[in-house]
Amino acid sequence: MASFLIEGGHPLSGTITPQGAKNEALEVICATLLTADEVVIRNIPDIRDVNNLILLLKDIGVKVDRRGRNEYAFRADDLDLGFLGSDEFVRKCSALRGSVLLIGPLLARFGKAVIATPGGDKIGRRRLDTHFLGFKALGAEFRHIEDRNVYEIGADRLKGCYMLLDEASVTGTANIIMAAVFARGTTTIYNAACEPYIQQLCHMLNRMGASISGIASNLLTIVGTDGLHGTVHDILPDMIEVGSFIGMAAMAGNGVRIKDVSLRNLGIIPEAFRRLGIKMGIEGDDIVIPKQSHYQIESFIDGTIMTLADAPWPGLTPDLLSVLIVVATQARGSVLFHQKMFESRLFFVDKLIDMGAQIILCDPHRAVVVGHDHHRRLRAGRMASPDIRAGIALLIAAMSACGTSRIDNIEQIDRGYEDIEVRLNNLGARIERIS
Ligand SMILES: CC(=O)N[C@H]1[C@@H](OP(=O)(O)OP(=O)(O)OC[C@H]2O[C@@H](n3ccc(=O)[nH]c3=O)[C@H](O)[C@@H]2O)O[C@H](CO)[C@@H](O)[C@@H]1O
Ligand SMILES: C=C(OP(=O)(O)O)C(=O)O
Repeated sequence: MASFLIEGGHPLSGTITPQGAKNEALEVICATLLTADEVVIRNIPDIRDVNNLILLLKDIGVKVDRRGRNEYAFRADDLDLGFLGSDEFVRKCSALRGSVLLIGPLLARFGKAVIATPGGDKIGRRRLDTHFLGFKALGAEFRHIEDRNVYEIGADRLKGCYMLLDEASVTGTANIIMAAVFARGTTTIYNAACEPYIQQLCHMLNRMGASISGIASNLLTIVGTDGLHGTVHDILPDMIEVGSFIGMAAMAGNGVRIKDVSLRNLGIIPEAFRRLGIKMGIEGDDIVIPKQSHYQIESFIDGTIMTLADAPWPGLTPDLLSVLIVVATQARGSVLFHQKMFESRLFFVDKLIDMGAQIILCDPHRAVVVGHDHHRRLRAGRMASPDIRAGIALLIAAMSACGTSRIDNIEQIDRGYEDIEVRLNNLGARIERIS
């Protein structure tokens, strides 16, 4: 288990460029299974979760050619589907959430897939009902194999239909879209998730010959086709990394430029930070965050304490609440955070409380932060990273704190942030990786 030692109090300044989006990468890499042609994907982040998924594709027989640090060519023309029956497959799936995204394309192209319990952040129950219901609606059948604790799923040829999803699940929607591209007839998905990750997947599939309309809305129409061909796809900047950098610059920055953020795909993320009082400038497609001596949390128009809550896109992504909480600890004013989607994502605030933050954890879903207005700095601490986003939030807290902190279990951070200590040290941070 590796750790970071962080000497707090060194202001960050300069320019940082976000990596490609993790969650989009997981989807579009799995979509390469839908054709025997070559698919080139650029701007793939060099992070643990994505690298593990690429290894999994190689195990299934996909030819993978790395053409640069962040560019790969994939060719799924001769697969070993027998690997899906191995214990090794089940073990590897349990290492990352993205493994669940193999099911849709395998089912669509080969008529069978195996569902092993996926990994990912331990942030509360993470059910797969939406995926199951979608595949079932398309005509797939499930068989539970008790001794291996997997489901085998099969279908001769999926059949398009209308479906109303029980919730706007991100990976669920991606999976159903990938299954539906080869279904007979037309599939209509209502209450579809519409994050930029999903939009990008749909654009890529259309370039490969699919017919998907309604992109960016929660009503998607997919007209089935018999085959798809190769394409070249560019992954968007990671909006969660952009948000993390805004938080970092606000807490520990002395003038930071976040370059090429793809502003129009950030939705209300910048606004959420503005509501905490963070001032930022927009220059072209860059976000510039000046030093924030004081920042004032807004109230609602009727004067009541503001709530920041997560919601399906275009609402505020749950993946940034942890960072927003850290930023609020030094604001002027109070704010209630309501994490509606996940049950165990707020428990890390205990560590911020140990560092001197004023936070009341009301219940597993809600926390009130009373900002210090920079009258009191957080103090260094020793902590372990419970999940990827709590990990980056604690790293931000440690960079702004007085003294040297230690964060253990940084493999969690490595799941989603490329070379994070190198990039932050280039801005003036003092972070050392120890193993
Ligand atoms: C690999 C990947 O892409 N992971 C992302 C994906 O996970 P993932 O696709 O696994 O998450 P889902 O969208 O399925 O659901 C996330 C959680 O929110 C709940 N839920 C979802 C929709 C809804 O309308 N109401 C509701 O309460 C679900 O029950 C679940 O507990 O989306 C999550 C929600 O944005 C993000 O945190 C993850 O980073
Ligand atoms: C929850 C996350 O990831 P995953 O779904 O891969 O666990 C995340 O990226 O914040």
